[in-house]
Amino acid sequence: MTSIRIPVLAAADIARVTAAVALLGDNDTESVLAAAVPSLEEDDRAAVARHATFDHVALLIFPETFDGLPEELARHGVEVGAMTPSVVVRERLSSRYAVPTADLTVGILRAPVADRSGRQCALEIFAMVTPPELEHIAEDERRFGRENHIALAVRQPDAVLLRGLRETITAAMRPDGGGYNGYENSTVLYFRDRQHADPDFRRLELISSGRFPSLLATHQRESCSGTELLRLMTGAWATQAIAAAAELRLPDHLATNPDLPGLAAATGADQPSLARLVRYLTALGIVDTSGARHSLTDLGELLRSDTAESMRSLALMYGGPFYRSFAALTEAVRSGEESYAKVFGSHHFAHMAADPALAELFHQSMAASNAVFAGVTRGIDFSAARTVVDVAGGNGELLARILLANPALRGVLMDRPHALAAAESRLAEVADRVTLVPGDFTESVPNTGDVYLLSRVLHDWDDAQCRTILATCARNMPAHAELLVIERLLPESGDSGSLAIPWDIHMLCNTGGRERTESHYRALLADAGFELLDARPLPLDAHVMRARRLDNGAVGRVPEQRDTV
Ligand SMILES: C[S@@+](CC[C@H](N)C(=O)[O-])C[C@H]1O[C@@H](n2cnc3c(N)ncnc32)[C@H](O)[C@@H]1O
Repeated sequence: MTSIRIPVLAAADIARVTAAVALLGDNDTESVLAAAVPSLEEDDRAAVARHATFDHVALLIFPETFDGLPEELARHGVEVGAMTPSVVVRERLSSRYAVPTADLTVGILRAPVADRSGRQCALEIFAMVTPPELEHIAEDERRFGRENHIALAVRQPDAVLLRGLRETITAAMRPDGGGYNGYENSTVLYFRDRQHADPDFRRLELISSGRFPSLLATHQRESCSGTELLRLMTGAWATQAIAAAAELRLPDHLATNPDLPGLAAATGADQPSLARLVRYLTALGIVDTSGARHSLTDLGELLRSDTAESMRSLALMYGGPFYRSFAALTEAVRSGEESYAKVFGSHHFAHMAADPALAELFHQSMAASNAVFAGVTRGIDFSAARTVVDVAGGNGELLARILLANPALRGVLMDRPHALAAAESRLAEVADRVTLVPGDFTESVPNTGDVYLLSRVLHDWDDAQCRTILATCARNMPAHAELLVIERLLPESGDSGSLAIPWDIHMLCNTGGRERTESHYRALLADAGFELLDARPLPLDAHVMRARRLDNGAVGRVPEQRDTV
């Protein structure tokens, strides 16, 4: 008597298994990386390939029972080994469909399949026993293929290597969960690129033998988009915690008051509340806490008021006036006009001119980015120049540094009258070589320089105002003189890490100006009759752009420059 065989697998799943076998045979490590993370630099892809190898293609199928499943797969040319229980996929399905893990039976089967180079890889089949009441899971998962992935196995995993691989891949794909499978003693990290055009390469798995709990915890945390968004949405809390620490002079007092009672007395703060602030500052990496003792980290040191590199004034500006103008960002985006004027009643510079204490804080805060200036004095050779004119030079920090580094050089600092008052003390050391000139750069600039500086000025203004400032410079500069423009440059494309991107929004809110790309500056300079010669990198993502007048026939006295700063 012949029995009728009832297939354990739906035709749809058999077709998916066959497609997965074909995908395996069409690929190897290089092609998987090229397809899954095409945006990674070639060097980074090669580095990943040195440590991880194409291991398997995985899919989730939905048999009614495990009985007869290996035989059924064998009939379609897929010879699987023994089944091990799934931990990670089972838990993911449980939380995705709100079904208790106890009600889910998920196993892992592996079948050897050669990749396109003939190297043995595996087809990894997650099988979930699917009674009729769980059929909705099968339908949904077949449709969206959420558990499909392509996997790389890390050859000799250790925590440091794994951290590096994870960092590299997250530059191109988002973390997408993972877990530890105690049955197999393996850790898996998933990555996802939801927008990837090819569904076969939307998910990548990094599988390592061994257990890496802290790395896995980080990966899991970052996998939760909600957590990531919360962190971003509350960024202003960090701004305020740092500003509060600066206002309370907590970084100054910590040096002599490492414990809370002493610190509360010195800062005049409520001790339990201060304890909470200190805990947050510790989490932010500003304070180091060991038992009952607190000290400053390297970051925290920068918030002291008594150091040459102090950034305290910046903390007060970002947590004070700039914080208030940023609160009206929506309005600035709607109107295209800076919110600072709306919040404070007048433009940034007019407001500063009417409030000497605020102007002083602002000029101190500009000087807090001194690392940029150190790059200018280190990288630019002023030896062929006799006079440097710093147009809108603020409190004179840059000019002072240039004159101290070049004892034969003379300087002219030109700015609005209220700014010159603040500059006098900073320039005291070089007073015999400096002339302070009050003025308005839309009307005139001194005409006696060999080198002109426009440092962090153009980004305060819109294109029309920049053309006016540059035209005033071009009109007044001697033909041989060189113009140095110091600004952050927006990336011409991509590179979301550039500081110029957030600072562009800062300029939108606070001055009505903007950050620009190098080609944008090149065009503005050309409109005013300048040729951009080059742009050299400075610290803190800034650049110094060298320009000369287009009508300059003899460049004889333009100072030569050292190589990159
Ligand atoms: C962002 S600060 C830059 C200061 C300095 N160059 C630096 O890099 O630290 C801009 C400067 O432009 C000056 N400024 C604004 N309007 C001006 C004008 N019409 N003429 C001359 N200077 C002006 C301000 O007083 C301020 O010192």
